[in-house]
Amino acid sequence: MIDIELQRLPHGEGLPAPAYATDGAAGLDVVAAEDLTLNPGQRHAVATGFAIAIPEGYEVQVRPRSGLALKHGITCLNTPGTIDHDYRGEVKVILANLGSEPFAVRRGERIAQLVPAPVLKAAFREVEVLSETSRGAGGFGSTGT
Ligand SMILES: O=c1ccn([C@H]2C[C@H](O)[C@@H](COP(=O)(O)OP(=O)(O)OP(=O)(O)O)O2)c(=O)[nH]1
Ligand SMILES: [Mg+2]
Repeated sequence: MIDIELQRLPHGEGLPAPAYATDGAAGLDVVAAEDLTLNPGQRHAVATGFAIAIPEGYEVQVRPRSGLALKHGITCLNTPGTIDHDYRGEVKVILANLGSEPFAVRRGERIAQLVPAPVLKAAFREVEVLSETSRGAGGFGSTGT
């Protein structure tokens, strides 16, 4: 369990904070702070009405809700979205409508889920030759279907 500070922004007043829908949920559902309609093929950075301060060493991933994806073709275009620990702007959810019907987003409705995760830092070091493996450069289906 990590502690994440949440600052409610004026247009987010009265909305619930991200919350787990069940005891075992991995993601905290996040609600929209605005009303809008997404036409097929359209995308929008949906306001959540809050900003957060994540502890160093962690990120928060923004992931779609499978129900919206399956029933309406609504997804997070950049899934999983990344909230950096040093970001202090409003958290936004980049929703896209991949379905065939317009989709109405209503303020207060759950549109995505936030999944905190540890961050592993890496430094890339240039070398002349890489270590050998049996896979080598094979990829993209090289092992068959
Ligand atoms: O779904 C998202 C993805 C990102 N962000 C915010 C928080 C994140 O820390 C910042 C930058 O995101 P990212 O690194 O994915 O975007 P970028 O295109 O690389 O922008 P930047 O140059 O600001 O890093 O935007 C969101 O609010 N929602
Ligand atoms: Mg970035």
